[in-house]
Amino acid sequence: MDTKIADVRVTPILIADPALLNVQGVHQPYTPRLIVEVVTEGGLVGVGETLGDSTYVNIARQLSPIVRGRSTTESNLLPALAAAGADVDVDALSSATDTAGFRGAQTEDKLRLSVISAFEVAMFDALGKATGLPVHALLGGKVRDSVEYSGYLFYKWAEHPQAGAPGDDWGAALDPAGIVEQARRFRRDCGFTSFKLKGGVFPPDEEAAAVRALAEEFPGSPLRLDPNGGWTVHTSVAVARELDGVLEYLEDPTNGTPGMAEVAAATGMPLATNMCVTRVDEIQEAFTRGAVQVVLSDHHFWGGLQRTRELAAICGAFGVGVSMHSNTHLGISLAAMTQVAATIPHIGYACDSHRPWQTDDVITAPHRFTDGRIEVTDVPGLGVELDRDQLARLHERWERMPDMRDRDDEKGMRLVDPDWRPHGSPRW
Ligand SMILES: O=C([O-])C(=O)C[C@H](O)[C@@H](O)C(=O)[O-]
Ligand SMILES: [Mg+2]
Repeated sequence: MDTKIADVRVTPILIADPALLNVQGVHQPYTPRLIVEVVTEGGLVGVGETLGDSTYVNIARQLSPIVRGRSTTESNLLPALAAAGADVDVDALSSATDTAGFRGAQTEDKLRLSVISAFEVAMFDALGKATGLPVHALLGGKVRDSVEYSGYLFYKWAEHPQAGAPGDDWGAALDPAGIVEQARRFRRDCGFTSFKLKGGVFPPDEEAAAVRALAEEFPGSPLRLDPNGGWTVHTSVAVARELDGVLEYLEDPTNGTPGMAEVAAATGMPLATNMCVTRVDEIQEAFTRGAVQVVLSDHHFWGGLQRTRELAAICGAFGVGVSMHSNTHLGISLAAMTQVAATIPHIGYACDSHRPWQTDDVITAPHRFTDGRIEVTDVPGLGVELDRDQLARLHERWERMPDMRDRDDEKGMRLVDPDWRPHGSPRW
């Protein structure tokens, strides 16, 4: 079988992103992503995608020669190969919350796992092509034919503050009416029936009013609110009580397991997280203290599709729900998310995806959401084909714009508000 890896290509790119607001600031006009290709001796190409800030690119460039010569059947070796051969620039590590993904403090391990995830997905894609099997079959087979996603609502500016930044046709959304309008368009264009609002931008009572407006407009639709740890325990408890029966779950209202445990104990509101369960060694405390009821897995963070399944199994054993986190991504990652989600029986919530906000892609046939769902393909591998012209175009943009190569949501905000500072502690 054609499984030996003859070549590995890593291509950093910049993709356009609207002026979406979050607790840290505003998305840059362009977000870095990294595309990994593994090429077998017989010329099969497997693709993977992950975060593309410089630290990830540096690790991927070190890992590539180590993976060359190995087999696409050996993805379980990736963590050991990366630990032995791919150094992390420790000066680049920040103890602050990771800007590009809100997953607690950055660590060497987390950075390596994010790079490994793209190699693992690319290896599964190539292995699927070699065996004639879809990736879901390599993971044990699908238990559903389509995966449901939620409409990911953001407060946003009509345009970026940087001169010459690309525009979009969404307009501004800065109040409940704007958020409802955004959700209407998502419902019309993609058929989403669940909605998540990215909060932590305006005072909590304004964000609660937006959630209430959504509930009125879309009765019975599951709704979530995620201020990325921007609130105190006191505020979190107050909002949880106010939105009791309105929200399906409240996501990371406050930062850290002890605070989340307090909020959970004081309210009946289910709490979800992608911020306080970010590593295997954080699971036990969070689960035994009852701090979280839903974990948002993310194959980019946890080290790939196998580890996503392992995380889901642990959640299942503790009776904790599972769904999926997302930040800015393209179609390769959407295909990978869909393939793995299709294999996890107890994903009981619509998964997050930023994909509808992106106008760029590197695959020849970008996905379309129908009834809020993506079909699980049965063709060999991930079921996507790389568009080399688009890859070259987006890489050329990366070459041209060194100041966009590391995502920094605070930087954009400071163009508008020079006093804007990182929020190490809760804003409200
Ligand atoms: O669920 C989350 O916390 C996220 O989606 C984090 C993302 O990075 C999002 O907040 C963003 O990109 O602004
Ligand atoms: Mg979140």
